[in-house]
Formats: sequence, C-alpha cells, structure tokens
Amino acid sequence: MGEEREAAREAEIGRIREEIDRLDEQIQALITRRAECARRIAEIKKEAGDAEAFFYRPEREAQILRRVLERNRGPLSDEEMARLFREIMSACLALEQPLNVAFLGPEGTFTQLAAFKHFGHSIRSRPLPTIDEVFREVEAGSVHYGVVPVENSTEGMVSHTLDRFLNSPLYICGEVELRVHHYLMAVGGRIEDIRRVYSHRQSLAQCREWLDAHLPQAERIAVESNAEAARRASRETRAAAIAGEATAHIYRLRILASNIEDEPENTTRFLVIGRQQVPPSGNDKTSLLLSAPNRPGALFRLLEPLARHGVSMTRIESRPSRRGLWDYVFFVDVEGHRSEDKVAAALAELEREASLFRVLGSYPRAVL
Ligand SMILES: O=C(O)C(=O)C[C@]1(C(=O)O)C=C[C@@H](O)C=C1
Repeated sequence: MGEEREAAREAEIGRIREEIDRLDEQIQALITRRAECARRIAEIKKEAGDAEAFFYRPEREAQILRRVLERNRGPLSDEEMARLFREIMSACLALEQPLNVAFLGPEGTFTQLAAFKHFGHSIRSRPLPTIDEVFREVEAGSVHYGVVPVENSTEGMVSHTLDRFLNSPLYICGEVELRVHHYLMAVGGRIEDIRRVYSHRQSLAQCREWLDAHLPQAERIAVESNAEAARRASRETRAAAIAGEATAHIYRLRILASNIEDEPENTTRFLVIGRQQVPPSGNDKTSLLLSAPNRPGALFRLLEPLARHGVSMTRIESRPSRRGLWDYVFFVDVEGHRSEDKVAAALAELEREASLFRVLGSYPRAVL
C-alpha cells in the first residue's frame, strides 16, 4: 500500500516536471527573442550616432518593472518577480553595451547591493573609496554611472553626497531604496566572548538596544565603513563587526546574530548619478538645489510657488553652503517631472526668486 502511494507520488512529480521542462523551453525561447529585440534597439540607437549614445533608459526600465508588479498575482512576491525581470533586462542591456558603474566601496557595502538592485548583476561594478571619487569618475566619463548613499547611510557621511552636487554638473538619474539588515559577524567563537564591536557609527546607533541587551561588556568602536569594520574583525580574535550579510562572505566571517537592528523597517536611500537627463516615466521625482537670499521669510517666499502650483514637496534638507555667497543651500525633493506643466511653472517662478537654483534631476521614483 505504502509502495503504491509512493509510486503514485513519483509519477505525479514526473508529470509536473515534464510540464516544467516544457515551460522552461518556452521561457528560454522568449528570453532569447527578447534579447534579440534589445540588440535591434541597440543598432538603432547606434545609428542615431549621438556623441554619447545612452543605451540605458531608466524611465523605460521603471515602466517595465511597474507593469511587472501590476501583473503579479503571486505566488512569487513582488520583490522576487521584479528581481527576475530586473536581471533579464540587465542581461539585455549588457548585450547592447556593458555598463560600468562606480559605487562607494569597498566590495560588500550596502551601496554595492543598491547598485545591483538597481542595475542587476550584468554590470561591471567598480568600488571606489570615497563619494568624491565616484562623482569624479562619472564626471570624467570613465564610468557610465555612479551609486552613492544619500539618506540614513551606514557608509560614510551622507552630507558629502549633497555637498558634492554644489560643484558638479552631474544629474540624478535614479534612486534606490534598500531595506537594511544588520548582522553581527566574527572569525568564530561565541557572542559572550566578544570584547570589541566595530562598525560605522550609524550602524552602531541603529543596533544600540540589541548591543545593550546582548553585548553590554563589549567596547563599541566606530570606523569609517561597515566593510572596514569587517576587515578589522577578520584580523582579530574576540572582535566582531556589524555589517550587511554580503560583507560576511567577502571577509569570510561567521554570522553570530542576524537582523540585530532595533528598527526593522530601516531603509537607506541611494542616488544614481550620471551625465544624462532622464525623460518622464509617469511617476517621477525632481531634486532641486536652492538658496534663498538671506532675509527674514525668504525661504518661505522661495517655496511658496510650489504650494500655489500644487506641487508636493517630499523632502527639504539644509546645508551650510561653504561658498561664502550663500549662508545655506537647500536640497528639495518634489513630486513630478520637470517637464510636467505644473512642475515647470513652479520651477520657473522658483528660479526667479532663488539666488541659487539648479535642477539636480528628474528621475523615476524607486520601483521597489
Ligand atoms: O527599450 C530600450 O531602449 C532598450 O534598450 C531595451 C531595454 C530592455 O531590456 O527592455 C534595455 C535597456 C534599457 O535600459 C531599457 C530597456
């Protein structure tokens, strides 16, 4: 009886596997046709013969991914489905033109994860030690795009990113949001033997409660990046690092505890920078760099056209200008693309009022 049931189960699995084989064949044939389409598009783009042909089209990719999510009915999650299509597009784009993407390194940082999340794995990613170098390499044209952290980062001062735009002709071509999970890692041993914990100060802050509860005896040492923390931990005994999962693999460390961040919804935002202005995708953001004349009420008056034209401001950040001409500069994010009527109207008025005005870019809102 047991044997019969076993045989029936095997036969059923065999039938389903045959169906999977047929589906795989179709999927592969479709992916091949898709890749051929991308190659034809590449030919046309090349014929257009721009000085700098932009093969990568962030607005088109965002539209494709949004449609994938709209169609998704499970059982695969939105993240998984988007990731699969992301990789297919990444491979198609690499066929057109292998993209070189610089990111704030070293290998294993959250910024590298963000670069892969945005571009897929078919890019050539190049780690650079500072945000400034990422900007410089993109400015010099030695890479196509750069990825840098901008909010709630665990890899260096985020304000560097904003300040760097003051002296850069680059545009923001996209944003990436990453759910950040922290792991405690060490060469080996037990949690209770750890005497030193290395990490970026932001990561230490984000795991404070966990550290108080589980490692009250350990000294907390802030270093410049989580990857640097892992590097140090890999050379010491009784030391651990707090970093992302990928970092543990790179530095051959054992994960002693997972998801130790106090705030599970912890996300970090990154920007994709390039030399290209991105056309509208239908769901976009615009980032501005502004300065108001140093008079009472000036900032209020400066931003008033946004409200009047019904343009929502999603973020405002002020930074000392360090230029002497203006006391403060403001980084402002608004909803919509600069080519939309109401955004264009508001920006035109803003430009008249502001002592410094630059559109850093209009770009698709992060899809996932
Ligand atoms: O539509 C294009 O322009 C393409 O080159 C095709 C494609 C794709 O694979 O769908 C590839 C790269 C671009 O970034 C956008 C889309």
